[in-house]
Amino acid sequence: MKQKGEAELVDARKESRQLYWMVGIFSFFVNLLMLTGPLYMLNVYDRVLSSRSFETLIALSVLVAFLYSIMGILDYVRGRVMGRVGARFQARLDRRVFGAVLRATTLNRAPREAATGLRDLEAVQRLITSPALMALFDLPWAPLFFWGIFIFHPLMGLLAIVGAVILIGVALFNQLTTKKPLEEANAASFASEQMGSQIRGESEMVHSLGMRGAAFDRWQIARGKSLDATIGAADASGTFTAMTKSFRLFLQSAMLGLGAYLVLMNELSPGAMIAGSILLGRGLAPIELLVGQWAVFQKGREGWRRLAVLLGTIPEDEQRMQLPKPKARLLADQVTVVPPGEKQASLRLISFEVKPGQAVGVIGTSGAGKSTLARVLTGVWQPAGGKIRLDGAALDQYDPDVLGQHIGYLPQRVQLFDGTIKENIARMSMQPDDAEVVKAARKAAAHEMILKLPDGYDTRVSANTGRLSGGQIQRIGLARAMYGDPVVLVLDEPNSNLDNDGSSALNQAIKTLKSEGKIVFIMAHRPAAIQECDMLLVIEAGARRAFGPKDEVLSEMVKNHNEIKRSAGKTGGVS
Ligand SMILES: Nc1ncnc2c1ncn2[C@@H]1O[C@H](COP(=O)(O)OP(=O)(O)OP(=O)(O)O)[C@@H](O)[C@H]1O
Repeated sequence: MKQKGEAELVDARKESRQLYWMVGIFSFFVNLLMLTGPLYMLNVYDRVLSSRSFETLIALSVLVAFLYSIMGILDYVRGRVMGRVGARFQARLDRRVFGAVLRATTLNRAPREAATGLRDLEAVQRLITSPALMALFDLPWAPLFFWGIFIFHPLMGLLAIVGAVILIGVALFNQLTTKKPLEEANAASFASEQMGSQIRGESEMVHSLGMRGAAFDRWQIARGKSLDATIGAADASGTFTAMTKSFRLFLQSAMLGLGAYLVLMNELSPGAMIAGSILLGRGLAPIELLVGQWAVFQKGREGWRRLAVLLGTIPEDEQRMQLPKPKARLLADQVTVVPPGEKQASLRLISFEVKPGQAVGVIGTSGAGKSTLARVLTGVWQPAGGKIRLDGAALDQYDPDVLGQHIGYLPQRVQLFDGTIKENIARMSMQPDDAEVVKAARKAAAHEMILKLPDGYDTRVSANTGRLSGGQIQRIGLARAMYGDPVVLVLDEPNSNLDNDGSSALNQAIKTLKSEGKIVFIMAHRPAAIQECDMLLVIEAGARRAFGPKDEVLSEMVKNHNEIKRSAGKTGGVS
């Protein structure tokens, strides 16, 4: 699984292969030009000072200024290129990861990694653009600097190698000891952010139920945990950063000391003494940078691993064949549904057939499985067993976006998106069809109501707070369900927020849909909602109790009810 996901990530990375090569070549020249400083020192000490030649000093200084500016330009360009490589990687995978995160919410066995998918992608993007990755490009050139030191004197070379080995050892130890605290800090900060956004989203309820104190307390505990974990991780990696830095400075001084000793022993020139110390600094810089940037590195690596699991577990949507617009014929065949993350089925072996122009009322007590049926009829949840067929084809044979056009859905809790009413009815399409929007609103008996709003169809609404009443939201939700002329409509408690006018408008809408040969499902508690239904499906504890023409089913239920009452009376049961 993970390998498949990893292969997808590697493919995305490969798209920028040429740019990586370019940065590699630039890095070679940048590192070569880094020799400018030590060579300048060498010449100033050993030539200029001994010959007291101003001309040489000026010529050398001009040359150095030129070389440094070239180095600066190359360094700047490679930074910009990596910025774009990171952005390209993210842009290439954004849609895919978002799709997988969304799919995961409807799957029974979704991976834990789905919760942080987009955050993980950002962490990888940040790593690609960070100085830490640039340090990796510089690392292969470190031997060049060490080789330079060896040329000056083998003893100095040995000191440089020993120092580098110790620093690499510290870096590895850093990785081992900070991995867990950094992971914990990331998880804790994610949890506290999630809690904060949930409280913000439900701010009205938090205010009205006097939950502010309790919500703040809980949030603060989560925040405190996150802070503790972050401080722990920062302490751990900070210790290594400080250790590496002071050790590197000490090494540079030790190199100077050794150089001075060799000068005194007449085995080295003063210029080589200074140049050796600078070369050492250059050679060790990438290792020091890697240790300092370890948190970014760790987050990026962890993000990569988690993304590989997510993408490996949730494969890309297959291209499905374009089926013609289906006729309104719907068949449920032995359908069993297990909600996401649950073990127990909430619908078991449900079968029924609905013909064009029929409206089906679905009734049952709370928790019987009505909303579950709505979700499986719209393809939101996949059946764990059995099939739902629309015009002969199982729902999973349709592309999910295309299926959404054929089956309109009004969920129990209508959620609008930030945007205008027109955009919401047009299901946030980038090219809303005005005529279709009005048509859908008229069918949902929402047109007049929308026109009365300050900006009509262009009135802005928002996801969390808004100027619309519950009934208005429900009617806009109904219009959204009807947008694009779907052949099946699934309405989950459509009149829960409607007044009498709204209810009769809804019944009128159902009548029109039936006359157009559409199928309508109405999950309902209130009798007014099933007034226009011809068929009735009764669900009890997830099983089909009855299905048939409404009047027959109702009279059967009344008969059963009376019998139960009678037998209870005979046995002296509770009346
Ligand atoms: N998202 C979910 N995750 C886990 N279990 C769920 C989920 N949605 C529903 N269930 C479970 O499925 C069963 C049926 O719930 P469902 O919402 O379908 O009932 P309902 O008939 O629509 O009830 P109500 O009339 O109260 O809306 C319940 O036991 C519920 O716990």
